[in-house]
Amino acid sequence: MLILMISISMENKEVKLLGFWSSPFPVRVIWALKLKGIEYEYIEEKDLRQNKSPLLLQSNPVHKKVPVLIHGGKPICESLNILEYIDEVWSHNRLLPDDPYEKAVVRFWAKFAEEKLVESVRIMIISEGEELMKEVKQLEEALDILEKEMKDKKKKFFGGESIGYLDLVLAWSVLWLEIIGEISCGKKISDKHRYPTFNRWMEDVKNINIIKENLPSKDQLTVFLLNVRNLTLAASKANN
Ligand SMILES: N[C@@H](CCC(=O)N[C@@H](CS)C(=O)NCC(=O)O)C(=O)O
Repeated sequence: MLILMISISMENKEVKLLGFWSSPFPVRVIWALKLKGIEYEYIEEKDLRQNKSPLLLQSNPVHKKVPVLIHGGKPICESLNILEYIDEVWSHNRLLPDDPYEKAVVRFWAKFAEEKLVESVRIMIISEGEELMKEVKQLEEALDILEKEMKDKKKKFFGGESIGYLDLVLAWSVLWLEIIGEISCGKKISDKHRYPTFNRWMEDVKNINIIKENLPSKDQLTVFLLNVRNLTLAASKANN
């Protein structure tokens, strides 16, 4: 009884989310909050490069990055950690499995996707030549592994028959992967013939209203990322 009362009062506390429109990390949290129907206030960082807000610096003093979820005045950092927190506090429409083994498997794949896909894509945006080709190769090999895993699972979504934690962790790929492939090496990374299951999954994910309605515009994001790329490459050439 007491536990139920504590969890109900937690659910009702004020929720704020610090984000930045072009980042693939806060959007995971937006998707989770919307899938669970949680009311929140979104606070956009104005200048993430040169002038971070006092609220961000004070809420995430270690990494100084978005997203930060502020729940009842308490900050929670790191998007994957935030997704798990949301799933524990608002336990309806579960994102993670309850079974400890299943949960460990889901966390394994989330870590794999962060280490192999996100890291390669981060480097691809700001590299060219041999360094770029090396990352593209690593990314494609990681996608081969994901393709096989998704195919073997034979489920509509990565987490099961309905959208879950792993889908939210990976769903940035439906927009950012395509754009970053195009602006860095002029090709679509997620080739339909090499990754048929992954492509079908991307289509299913894109068809979910909460996902598609909360993605940034492809044109705006392309201009933004191209600008980041050009500025970073020009600065590194000037330093050499
Ligand atoms: N691992 C973090 C990554 C967050 C992240 O890299 N956020 C970027 C936006 S794309 C940021 O705030 N960058 C500011 C900085 O690096 O100073 C997460 O999953 O939340």
